[in-house]
Amino acid sequence: MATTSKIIYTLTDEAPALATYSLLPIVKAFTRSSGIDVETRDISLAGRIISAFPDFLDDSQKIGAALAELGELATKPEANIIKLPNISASIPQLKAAIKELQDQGYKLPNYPDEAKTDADKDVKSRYDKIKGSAVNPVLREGNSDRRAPLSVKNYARKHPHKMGAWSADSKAHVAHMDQGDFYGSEKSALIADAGAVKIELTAADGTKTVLKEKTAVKAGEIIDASVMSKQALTSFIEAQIADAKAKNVLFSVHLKATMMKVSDPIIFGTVVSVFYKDVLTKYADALKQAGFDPNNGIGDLYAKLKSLPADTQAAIEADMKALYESRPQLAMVNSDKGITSLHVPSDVIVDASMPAMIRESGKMWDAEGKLQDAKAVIPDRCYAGVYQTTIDDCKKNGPFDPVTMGSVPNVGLMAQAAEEYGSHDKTFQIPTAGTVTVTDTSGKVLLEQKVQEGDLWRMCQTKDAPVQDWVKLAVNRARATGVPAIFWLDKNRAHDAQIIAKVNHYLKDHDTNGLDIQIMSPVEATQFSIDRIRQGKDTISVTGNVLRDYLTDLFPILEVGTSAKMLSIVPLMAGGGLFETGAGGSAPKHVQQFVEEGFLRWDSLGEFLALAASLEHLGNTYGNPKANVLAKTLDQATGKFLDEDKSPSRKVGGLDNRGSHFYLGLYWAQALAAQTEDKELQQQFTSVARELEGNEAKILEELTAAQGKPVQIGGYYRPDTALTEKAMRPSTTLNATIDAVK
Ligand SMILES: NC(=O)C1=CN([C@@H]2O[C@H](COP(=O)(O)OP(=O)(O)OC[C@H]3O[C@@H](n4cnc5c(N)ncnc54)[C@H](OP(=O)(O)O)[C@@H]3O)[C@@H](O)[C@H]2O)C=CC1
Ligand SMILES: O=C(O)CCC(=O)C(=O)O
Ligand SMILES: [Mg+2]
Repeated sequence: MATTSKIIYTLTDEAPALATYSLLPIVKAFTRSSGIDVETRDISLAGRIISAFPDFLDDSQKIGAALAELGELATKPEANIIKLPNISASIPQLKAAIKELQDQGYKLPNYPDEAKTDADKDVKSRYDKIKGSAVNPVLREGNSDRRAPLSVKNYARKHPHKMGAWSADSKAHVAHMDQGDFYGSEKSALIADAGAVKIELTAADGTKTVLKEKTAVKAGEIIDASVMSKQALTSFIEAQIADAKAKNVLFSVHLKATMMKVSDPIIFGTVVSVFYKDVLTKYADALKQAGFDPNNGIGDLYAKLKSLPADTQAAIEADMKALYESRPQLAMVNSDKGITSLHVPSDVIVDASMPAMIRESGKMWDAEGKLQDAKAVIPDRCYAGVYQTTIDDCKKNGPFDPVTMGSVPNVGLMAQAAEEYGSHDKTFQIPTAGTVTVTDTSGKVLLEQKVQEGDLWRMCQTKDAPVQDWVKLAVNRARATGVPAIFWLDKNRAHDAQIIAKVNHYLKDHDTNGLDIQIMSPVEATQFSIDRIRQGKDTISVTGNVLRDYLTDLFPILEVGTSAKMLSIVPLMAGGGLFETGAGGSAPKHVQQFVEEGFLRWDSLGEFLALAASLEHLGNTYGNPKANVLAKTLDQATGKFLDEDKSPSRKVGGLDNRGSHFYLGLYWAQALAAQTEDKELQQQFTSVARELEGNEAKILEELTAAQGKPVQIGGYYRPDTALTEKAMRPSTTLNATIDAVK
């Protein structure tokens, strides 16, 4: 019997959480005899809400703080965590989740929009910790290594996904600001000695307001501050609305209101305020009374309308209709239901939305559900150029060809909440004009910025140890692949200039002989990588945190159709492993289809890849040879799964997520039966393979019979366990075999 070793499998939200009901029993069954414990921890949005309010709940409802526990574990060498994508909740989503839990009998407090009393402030601060990207920064105690495995590239070459055509006269384009944005205002400082800094606003009349009393800093870390001018942003949006109308293209805005949970909802709210200005000004008093907040999207207006007198409601609705006539057409999220891209801040998320637009020939959906050329507004200049360069290239050279194109894997800096990722508690909307300063404990001013009322000011931190680790990871990947590694850094940005100095310094710690390592601005690096992609060549992108996020959807979506098929590893700096599944999100649309049609199109390939990497890590760190056998055979099974094209299809009648898991189990059992390295496993799984092979037709019949009708799972954010298990495991024959594996 091998030593017991532990893998933590996270329970999250939406489609990946549903898929887990079907996949996890297979994973547990296959690993049990090898002394591997697969434990679960609930880090779903609902789970995190429940665990934050024990004082409001009955004892039977309380659950522990799993996220905090895993955050702690991630800093220890024994960590081996499989992390599925989770919801990064916008306020509308957070409120919906609270409502659902209240309806299920959890006596949770409402989210206080405005907290006046101490009790309200306490509740709001607990909820605000759960909001947005609250999970990933806690677990990501390492940098990121994301790539499309060769088997996945080969699959795309054999079964290329559809790519929209491009023509030189496409009107699609990206619009960004030319001044007054974060890019233009960035200032940076290198911290000499460990200590703390204070962030303070000095108003024009000399009054001082402390924005943040104390932020710990380490020696060698980079801090930077930048400002988004409200006035510059407002004029920019006005000009873009007029330009979209003049050019007759769809107006769309692409932000990351989830991950950038403080700055981007405010930028989104500014766009909503400008686009709907006439109505919002005319009815300002009524809407204020109703509690409408533009940062929550125009959907919030429709929700709040119900609380207003019937005649006001009707007047606002009529004026909204008239406003749409005078504005450019908006890109839609769901044209059938009339949901525009300005309805909810978390519906259009730049990392996934821009690649989708580029795949669709630079088009988005109009109100009639037709594809139209779109203006993509990405206000800040730091990364907008990446997309414009890609669009220009498509206009010139046509769409990319998944059959012949190369690959752009990513090595991303993200550990210890690097860069913009960790800026939330240091992002402020400025209450009065003045100067913001960042001073050290001796009173020395490190950074200083002039600000106006309503501006967004933000400070980022990038610690030195993660930068060193990131450079090392980049060199290792370049060495392992022989592929050029490009650091995407812009010497004209104050922050990037500091990083460039560190990169040049730390590269000297490594043998880079024979490696092609270069530093280019994001725009240059995009063009360089795209030129190579078109020649079938690979190029490693080595980037900061935001580009890590953007590029690991952009290139996978173009290359292999979805970022779900990415291998996504986070070698934790303390020696453990965090194995993320895919690079994309939690696919809310998939849940809707499952509930309506009993068909789940979620592809768990990312989970298969993460599990194999996790088992391999376990085998190597605990000297458990069985884990290595399981990893190797799982890789073989995944290869066969791709060869045999057993990924879920998109429509009822085809194989769905559950059927795809059956095939993974079958191929894994066959691979275990075929190997000779471990006789016990061979013997055990020979009979499992035989049973699954023999029952293939019957199992498929049972799985198919479960499709094509609505399914009850008793909740969206917190589905009922028994109902969901029943829905996700509908084949008694498959269940009997899996549950009998001891
Ligand atoms: N690591 C994490 O925890 C991440 C979490 N998120 C969160 O996920 C939610 C949704 O984000 P969104 O930007 O819409 O991104 P998603 O990646 O969930 O959705 C975009 C589209 O990608 C396709 N897709 C993604 N994953 C899969 C998969 N496994 N199998 C098949 N298709 C897939 C689907 O296309 P189609 O429907 O056309 O099949 C889907 O509609 C948000 O709450 C966001 O914050 C987002 C990114 C990462
Ligand atoms: O943490 C989040 O909100 C999203 C993360 C994400 O999109 C990514 O890591 O690719
Ligand atoms: Mg992403």
